[in-house]
Amino acid sequence: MTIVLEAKNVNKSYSVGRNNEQSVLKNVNLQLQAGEFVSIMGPSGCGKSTLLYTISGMDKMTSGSVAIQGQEIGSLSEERLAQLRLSKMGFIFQQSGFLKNLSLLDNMILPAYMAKRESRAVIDRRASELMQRTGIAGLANADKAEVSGGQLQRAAICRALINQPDIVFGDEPTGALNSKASDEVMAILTELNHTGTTIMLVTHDAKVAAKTQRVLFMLDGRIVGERVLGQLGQAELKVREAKLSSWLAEMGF
Ligand SMILES: Nc1ncnc2c1ncn2[C@@H]1O[C@H](COP(=O)(O)OP(=O)(O)OP(=O)(O)O)[C@@H](O)[C@H]1O
Repeated sequence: MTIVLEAKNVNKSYSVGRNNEQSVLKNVNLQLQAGEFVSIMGPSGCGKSTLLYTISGMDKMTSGSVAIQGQEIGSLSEERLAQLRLSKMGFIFQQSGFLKNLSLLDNMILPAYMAKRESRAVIDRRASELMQRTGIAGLANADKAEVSGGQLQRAAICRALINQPDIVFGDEPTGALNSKASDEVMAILTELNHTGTTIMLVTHDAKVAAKTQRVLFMLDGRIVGERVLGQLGQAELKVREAKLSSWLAEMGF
């Protein structure tokens, strides 16, 4: 097994007021193996999003270390870290964050422009393949206000994949979707994982987490439990969900 991400003793505090610090992540340790599909659950405010942003280098940790494919992110300049994020990682958020005056296509290829590695033709071809794969071919020129939440989230997946990342992070990627659209987005992410992409997502939804291979449970800035579910076979989804829900109840969720 290859470790793609290793976090050691990660702490994160925010300044509150003039002299106060709020400790949000407390000595978090975790490893992500290549090809894993992991979810993070836990009560609101326990630090799930902060963990995701800190270990992906979007936000700075207060202390500790994070290595992505063996590279310590704390030792990188802002510019090299930005390049690492652009080339190795994709991000999907609860709200797409797409810009209003750009088409879906222009929004989804922005990270490829920023990475400055490929020609427009190559980028457009990949965008077109991704739109096919996620079932939104034909929406390239649409505005975000003209499409459904599920379609917009598929476009957000295309944006996350435009630079062919090794790791995809999702912060409640299905949080704003109805159950059908949520299932469809999870089917796309599961298929993506089957092609080798490592995925880590934050979710409140046991049905979503039941489709991942390993669930981490956070409480008050710490990972306090882990449930390994293994590979997903459709027939056992209900059983996985029931087992996960009873474990979560034991954990006090
Ligand atoms: N930029 C910030 N400045 C100060 N405090 C912050 C900041 N971001 C998050 N926090 C605080 O850190 C704690 C953890 O927030 P975080 O968003 O990581 O929790 P979460 O588990 O993802 O919550 P939710 O499930 O509600 O999204 C909260 O108390 C929050 O108020």
